[in-house]
Amino acid sequence: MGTLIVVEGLDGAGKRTMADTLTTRWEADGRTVATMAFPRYGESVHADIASEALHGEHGDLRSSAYAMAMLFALDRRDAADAIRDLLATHDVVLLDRYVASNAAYTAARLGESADGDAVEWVARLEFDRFALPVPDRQILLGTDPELARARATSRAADDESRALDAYERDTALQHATFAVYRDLVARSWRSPWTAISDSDDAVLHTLV
Ligand SMILES: Nc1ncnc2c1ncn2[C@@H]1O[C@H](COP(=O)(O)OP(=O)(O)O)[C@@H](O)[C@H]1O
Ligand SMILES: Cc1cn([C@H]2C[C@H](O)[C@@H](COP(=O)(O)OP(=O)(O)O)O2)c(=O)[nH]c1=O
Repeated sequence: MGTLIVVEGLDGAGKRTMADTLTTRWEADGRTVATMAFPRYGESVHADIASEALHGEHGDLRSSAYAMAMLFALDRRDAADAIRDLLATHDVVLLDRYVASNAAYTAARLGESADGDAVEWVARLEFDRFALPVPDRQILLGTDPELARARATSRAADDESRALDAYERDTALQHATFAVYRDLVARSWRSPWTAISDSDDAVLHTLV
């Protein structure tokens, strides 16, 4: 049975880059690594509708924090068997965003903290009702919100398919989400967490 590791952080924090770095290192150490990124755009109708809503489609769908979170959760529910299959056949399964993204962004949208109703609702829906595998470890990429925003903005300027969505444009939401993430780390929410900077080389070797 493989180890389920999740990379979390703000938009532009460097999650994809970190996932690539970790995969390269673990494979060089002889481990088999499978990766998956949420939302699964192009593979999940729920993920695609969420993205479209964040880019201005589907009327007032985006205005409901719970409706948006439900779409992201349904995307993961459809992937649960695939995650279990990957865990059966690989040493490490590395996820770029997972359930904690829904917990952090939804609580932040509603002005709640990590001990509020939204975080509890996400856990019950995704881990209990949808029976999604619980991570063995979650990593918070603690990139400062201003730096993450600058990176997301420059990426959007270079690549029109990465145009900033409603959450990425919302600086207050990014700061609030970062605060909830730090609270999730402090509470060891659903797993042990490691908070790292995006250049924390020493810690990277201790993760698996
Ligand atoms: N450690 C780093 N130092 C400088 N730039 C970085 C670093 N990590 C990522 N970036 C750049 O920041 C941008 C966002 O990184 P990415 O990994 O796509 O973030 P995320 O997946 O969290 O949205 C990309 O343009 C990437 O090249
Ligand atoms: C996976 C996930 C993402 N989100 C948010 C975080 C992001 O602001 C937004 C889109 O995800 P993101 O990973 O930023 O996708 P991309 O940069 O490729 O468009 O959705 C949630 O609120 N809940 C979730 O479960």
